[in-house]
Amino acid sequence: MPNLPMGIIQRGLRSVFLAKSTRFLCETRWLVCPSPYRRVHGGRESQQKDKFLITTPIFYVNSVPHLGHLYSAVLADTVHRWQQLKGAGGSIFSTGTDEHGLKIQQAALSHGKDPLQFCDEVSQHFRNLFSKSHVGHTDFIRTTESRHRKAVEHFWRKLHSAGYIYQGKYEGWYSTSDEAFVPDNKVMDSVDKATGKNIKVAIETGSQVEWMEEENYMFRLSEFGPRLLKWLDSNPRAVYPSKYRSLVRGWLEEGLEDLSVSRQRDRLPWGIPVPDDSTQTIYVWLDALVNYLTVCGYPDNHHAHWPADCHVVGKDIARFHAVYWPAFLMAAGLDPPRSVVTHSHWLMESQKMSKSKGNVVDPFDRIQRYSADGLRYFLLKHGVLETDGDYSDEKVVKVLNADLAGNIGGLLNRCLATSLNPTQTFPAFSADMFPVHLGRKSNNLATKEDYKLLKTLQELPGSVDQHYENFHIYKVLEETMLCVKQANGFVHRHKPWKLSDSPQDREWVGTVLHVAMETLRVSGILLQPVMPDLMSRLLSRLGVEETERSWSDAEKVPCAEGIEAPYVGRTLGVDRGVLFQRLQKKN
Ligand SMILES: Nc1ncnc2c1ncn2[C@@H]1O[C@H](COP(=O)(O)OP(=O)(O)OP(=O)(O)O)[C@@H](O)[C@H]1O
Repeated sequence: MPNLPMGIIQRGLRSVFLAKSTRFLCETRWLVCPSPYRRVHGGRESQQKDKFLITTPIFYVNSVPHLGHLYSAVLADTVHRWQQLKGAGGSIFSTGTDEHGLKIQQAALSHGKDPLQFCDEVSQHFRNLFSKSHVGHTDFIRTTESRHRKAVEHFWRKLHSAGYIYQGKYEGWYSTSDEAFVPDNKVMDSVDKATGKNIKVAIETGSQVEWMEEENYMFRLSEFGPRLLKWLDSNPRAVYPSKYRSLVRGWLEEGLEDLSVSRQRDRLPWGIPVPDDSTQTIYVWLDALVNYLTVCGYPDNHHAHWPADCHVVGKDIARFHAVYWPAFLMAAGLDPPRSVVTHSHWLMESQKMSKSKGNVVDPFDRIQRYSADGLRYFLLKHGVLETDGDYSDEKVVKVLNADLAGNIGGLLNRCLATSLNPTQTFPAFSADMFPVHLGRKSNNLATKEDYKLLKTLQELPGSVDQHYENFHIYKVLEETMLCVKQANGFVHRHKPWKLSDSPQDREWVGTVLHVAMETLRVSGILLQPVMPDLMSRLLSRLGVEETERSWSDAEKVPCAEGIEAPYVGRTLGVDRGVLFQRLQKKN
């Protein structure tokens, strides 16, 4: 047996007992396997975890959402939908808003609003955006909710009673913009462009830092280096992809300093007070990170979902999720997350798209232009975890016209043209004309290339599955589009519109259309996680019932096995509209 970590072996064994519909949960899959709750890395609880938990960051409400926020949410949503498609039930997919801290307090003040009223309004924008863009979260958490305050207070008491929090004095640099403490060696001199004054900025983010001296509570982060390294090294997906894993490893090797985890309440009243010390407010990041426990029902009822299987985060907050958070959890006697999936940034003219810079793209406007699923498609086709991506409207138009209007839409139009498919039914496949094996029968009209198409189609779910699991959604899309292109080539090769009305020709036309529609059916099922609405319309148009859209349905291509498909002869869906309207170049 390969040298697998214990959890993976346990998952493999457990899978034997899982129902057939959840067979995918077995073997060495890192992401989706419910596994017995394990005592690892400082976790001291011993109950069973059997439900999946995937999260986005909770978004800071100092301003309305932009395209970068939507990307994190769409990425996590797509992976969650993929799991649901494969039969995983009872999972939590959470997102929400981070509403405490100095930045919010200042933003509310500058709008002349009470902080909670300000948070209510901005939080609602995030909710609206997610609802418009088909982000199917199962929970939307706000850090101003009472269930969250209860979880944070309990968590704080756990850290305190375990001896990981002590009273001390924090002296050092603080960036309000990042809500982060910045070590001396991560600060450099700069000049404020607006005033010409000399200032200090954080090297990593470029945001201004100020010297702070306060009586605070400190967390013994410096004790956690070896345990964090063990967590990182014993789980290849602890921080994913490897580019960010190496980054985190570097931070750990540099050594960790204790972390201030409270602020004086007279300076920061907008936050959760430290339990039993009303002169201090809990540090906004400690407060915010606990949201992942709150959504699981912590402190009463979190065992079914904890540890989190996957936190999807931007690289700007990797340190908080891959260093502070696992250390806090270990200190509280809980297991660290199984995976922190880290993605790069969307840029505007080579600069990070960000609220503070004001160079943001409005996602509401782009949904109106391109549709929610169009925008999702673009973000996932051009978003790669390891590298930043430049956003441009020109690119969006080009990609959507080529892939959705042209490739998929074009094939669908061909299959549904009344001249070729006058009965508007799912056509029969002739096993005589396209037998399972090439050249076995004299009236075989299929070519070597045609067999390649069927092979690609049969293999598509397997390889796409691997890409979803690796968060390589762009590969899911590339491979599926290639298969659809192959099917377009197949139709073009046989030119059914040139065939006669003889029974034999009609049988062959039906067979060609059947194979093309099978390609659309399988592709449509596999792309549901990316474009839930558009693919639902495509499948309905093909006459595929709601109950025939699961992952296992895509794994069956009856004609390739010489079996008659149950949907042959079925009347097609009534919606005759264009699947995806070609976009004008100048938007
Ligand atoms: N440009 C971006 N590209 C991809 N994801 C982003 C981008 N900006 C923000 N995000 C996502 O939102 C999360 C939180 O971002 P945050 O609220 O700090 O946005 P921001 O625009 O960078 O804000 P600020 O400018 O105030 O720092 C990030 O970790 C990431 O998940």
